[in-house]
Amino acid sequence: MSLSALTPSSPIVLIGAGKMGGALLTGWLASGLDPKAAIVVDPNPPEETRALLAKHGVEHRTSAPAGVAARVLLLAVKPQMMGTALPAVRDLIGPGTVTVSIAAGTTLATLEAALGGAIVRAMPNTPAQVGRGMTGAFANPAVTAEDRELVGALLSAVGEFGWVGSEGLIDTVTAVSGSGPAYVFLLAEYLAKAGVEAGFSPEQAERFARQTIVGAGELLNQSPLPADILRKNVTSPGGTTAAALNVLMAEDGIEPILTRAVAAAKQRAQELAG
Ligand SMILES: NC(=O)C1=CN([C@@H]2O[C@H](COP(=O)(O)OP(=O)(O)OC[C@H]3O[C@@H](n4cnc5c(N)ncnc54)[C@H](O)[C@@H]3O)[C@@H](O)[C@H]2O)C=CC1
Ligand SMILES: O=C(O)[C@@H]1CCC=N1
Repeated sequence: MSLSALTPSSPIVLIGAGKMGGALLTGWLASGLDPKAAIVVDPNPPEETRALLAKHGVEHRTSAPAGVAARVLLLAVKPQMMGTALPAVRDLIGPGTVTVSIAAGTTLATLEAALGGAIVRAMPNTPAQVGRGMTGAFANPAVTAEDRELVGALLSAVGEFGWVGSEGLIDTVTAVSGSGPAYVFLLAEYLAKAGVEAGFSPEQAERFARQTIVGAGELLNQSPLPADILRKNVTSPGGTTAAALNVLMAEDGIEPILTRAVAAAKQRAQELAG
């Protein structure tokens, strides 16, 4: 099923059009969503979203419109805002609505208690803004095969997408790929800082570090080889990379730190679930 299943009388209603909601809407419009088949509800969207809405003529409301039954209701507000957002969107749900929540930690049980019906929990990430996202999702039993296809088409519009086999794995998706871009950006920041320590100007360091991350990511993307082989291909025996990797791969190196970081993110996702 393609996005053409969404029409002005059977629309997608996006609740919250900030960083992630705005990125998703950008992807849907680029993938051929009829702008008249979308309604955006956000009391205070950022400037980028306002410009996107104006450019495509997408209907914008500051609160949920009356008399609309959404085909897809996509919740993209902060988990802390769910308590106020959920009762306000209940009337948008009709017999054919599938609700999709991308909020970290808000459980299917919470969503089912507030809204009922067919519900998907999904977790995208910010590279969705450039069509290179990674999204995982899990559906409750009320979600039909048609719903799955439509939700898959929506979430694939901003990058890679896959269903996971249990709701608990959504917290793992959150910890690995949802928050993961921040880990990579931190690496870029620290590589640049280390470059300054090693003699670069701040501008040079930023340029060389950024392009190294971009280039390594693109090589990983284009190469059929796994990451460990690509790493070994950089590493001459007894050479400079080996000297650096001896530090990074030491007992107190990057692996235990990353393992702790992912566990902390997963624990926080579980705490947000209450
Ligand atoms: N930023 C990220 O990397 C990711 C975020 N998420 C999830 O996406 C959700 C949104 O996060 P961001 O886009 O980063 O936040 P954001 O703060 O950029 O956007 C949230 C938007 O919701 C609007 N809003 C607040 N209350 C509302 C209400 N009652 N009705 C309608 N709109 C309302 C705000 O005006 C704002 O524009 C969160 O639940 C987060 O867990 C999921 C994956 C990645
Ligand atoms: O930091 C957060 O809670 C959200 C979820 C994944 C990325 N950002």
